[in-house]
This record gives sequence, structure tokens and C-alpha cells, in this order.
Amino acid sequence: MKYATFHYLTLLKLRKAFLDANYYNKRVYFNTEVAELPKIKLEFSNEYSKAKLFVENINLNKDIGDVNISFALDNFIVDRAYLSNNELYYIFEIYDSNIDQQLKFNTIWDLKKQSSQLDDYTLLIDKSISISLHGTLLVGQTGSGKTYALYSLILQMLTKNIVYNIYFADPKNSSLAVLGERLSQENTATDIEDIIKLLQTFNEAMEARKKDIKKDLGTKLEATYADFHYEPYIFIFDEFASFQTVLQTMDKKKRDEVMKLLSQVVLQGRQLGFFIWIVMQKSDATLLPTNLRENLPVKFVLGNAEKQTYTTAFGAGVDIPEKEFSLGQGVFTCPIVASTPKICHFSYLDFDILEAVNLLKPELGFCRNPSSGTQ
Ligand SMILES: Nc1ncnc2c1ncn2[C@@H]1O[C@H](COP(=O)(O)OP(=O)(O)OP(=O)(O)O)[C@@H](O)[C@H]1O
Repeated sequence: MKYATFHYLTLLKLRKAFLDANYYNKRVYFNTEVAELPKIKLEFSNEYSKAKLFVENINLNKDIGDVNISFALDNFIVDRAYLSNNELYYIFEIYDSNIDQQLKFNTIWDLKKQSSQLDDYTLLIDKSISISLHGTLLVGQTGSGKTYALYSLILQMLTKNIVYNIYFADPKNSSLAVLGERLSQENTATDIEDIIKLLQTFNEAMEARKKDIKKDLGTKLEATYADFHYEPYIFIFDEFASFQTVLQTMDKKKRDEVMKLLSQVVLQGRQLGFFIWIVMQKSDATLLPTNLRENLPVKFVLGNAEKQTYTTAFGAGVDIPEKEFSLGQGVFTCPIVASTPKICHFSYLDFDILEAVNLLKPELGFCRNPSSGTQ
């Protein structure tokens, strides 16, 4: 009953919003001008926490973005908006913002339990989103939660049944380098020359994989590394902008070499299981070459970013859900899962990260998992 009333009132408010924005066709009936509003349909799912709003495409030469749909939806927020394949409807995916999508983990074992419900090549983002491995761009102002987003993904990698080969480049030598050194000193670099060497090593491993996988591909052409259970390789490049700024002062030969190393991974890595994750505060075109950015299939923008950041990350004319983003929350695009920017919320980690690493990898630290018998 409550939802029937909500449904009815929402449709009324939406109709008024369309009227206010002059989003209607004029028709004349018996010498009287009337406004013909688009037909609206609202379909709820997930116990009324989510819905799809269908608005008829009445082929007006007006931007539907001018209609204040968010206002009519009360606490429901537009997650994604797109035109249906047959172009008959605008579809708005909406969700109840009172229901928090963020996962909260009090211990590393809670995280491990949740993560083990997914396959070894899929990582959890929030209650309704999980994604498979891809080249990734992670953008957000300082303090938006980028490092914690990385922690939640890296810790999941450590809980999987396959080995993740993680490389860490952290030119600012911050907390990520500390974590990297704890996990693998030889795969962690902070100095620019060492970072370039690390990129070379990563590329060499990729070349070796190319040879190995060739035999397997002979049996199954369209397959990828995961089909043959190969280990993933992830190169996490933190503070990419500061690396680029220093690189620009170096000679052209060096710059070209680095771009070649990066491009090779971005262009060939998907099938081979080699991925680069670029982390920066703004996806400024001068600091992240367009060919790299366009070939990173997954893009996250955390926190409230400037319009320019959304445009450089997702392209011009893309709608960003209107919302005040909290810590670790933002929008992302990902093949299949989200073709247009969709809201996501990285997990809240209420435990000590380094201690968690020691517990997951006892050989790296001194602490033992007190409940190891149950793991
Ligand atoms: N998911 C989270 N769980 C717990 N605490 C968080 C989370 N995200 C952010 N925080 C808190 O907010 C602070 C800032 O987050 P974080 O360091 O991840 O931001 P950042 O975007 O990496 O910033 P910077 O660019 O300055 O490194 C953290 O020190 C932590 O205290």
C-alpha cells in the first residue's frame, strides 16, 4: 500500500516536472490546445529499493536532462540514464539512497568470506557491484578514498585461490609503497628509474605469457588467460601525474620508451591477464595521454569531482548522477556492467590494513590468525 501511494505520487510529480520543463507535445483537441506528456512507467525490483523508470521518447527537440527528474523522485537517485535500444523510451535506473550500498568489514575474515563467494578473477565493489579484472583508471581528489579503494581490492586479491602478481609504483613513496614493500619488495618501486625498470620487468613477464598462452589459444581462439587459469598480473601506478611531470623533463627517447611500455600493456594485456591500474587526482589530458585513457576499460571517479574531470574520464555529454558523494563513493564505467557512469561505493574497512596483510600472508609478518583453524 505504501509503495502504491509512492508510485502514484511519484508519477504525478514527474508529470508536473515534465509540464514545468515544457517537455511535451502540443496537440489541438476540439479547438483547445492540450499538452501531451510522455507516457511514464515505473517498475520496482529488489523489494522496492531499486526501480526502472521508463519515459516515452516523444521525439522533442529538447534535452530530457532539463527536466528535474531527481526532484520528483524524493530519496530515489538516478543511477544511470540511457535511451532504450529501440529508442522508444528513456530509461532511468533509480535506487533508494536511504539504503546504503556500501559494504562494511570489521575484520579481514569478513572481507575474505564475502570475496570467496565470487570467482577468482572477480572483485567486489559494493553490495550490488562486482567486476572482473580490466585495465583501470582511478581518479579522485585527495582524501576521496582512492587508497582505501585500492586496499579493499588488493586485500581481496590476497584472499583468492590463485596468486595475484601485484606490482606497485608509488612515486610519492606513500602508504601504498609501504603495503607494496610488505607484499613484495622486488615488485615495489618509488624512484622514477626504478619504476621504469619495474615496467620493463612487467612487460617481460607479459612477453613470456604471450608465448605460453599461444599454445592454449590454438585450442580455443576467443579465450583469455582466465579460461586457462593463468595468474593475473596487476601493475598499480599511484600518483601517475607526478611520475609524468618528472618524465616530461627527461629526453624524448626515454619518454617514448615509457609510453611504449605502458601502451603495450594497455593494448595487449586483456587476453594475457596483464592489467595496469592508473591512479591520479585528475584525469587531465596533458598528464594522461588520450590513447592510454581511452584503452583503460574501467574508470572510477571518486568523490565530488570537477566537471572537467568527468569529461576527461568519461567523455563529453555524459550524465553524472546528481549526488553529494561520501568517502569512497563515486561513479564508474565498466564494460557490460556499466556503459554509462553508475554510482558505486567502495567498502568501509574498519581494521588495520597492514595487520590484515600479515594475517593473510603469515610468512610476511609475525602475527598469526587466531582463528586459523576455521579458515
Ligand atoms: N573505505 C574506507 N574505509 C575506511 N576509511 C576510509 C575509507 N576511505 C577513506 N577512508 C579514510 O579517509 C582517509 C582518506 O582516504 P584515502 O587515503 O583513501 O584518500 P586518497 O584519495 O587516497 O587521498 P590521497 O590522494 O591524499 O592519498 C583515510 O586515511 C581513511 O582514514
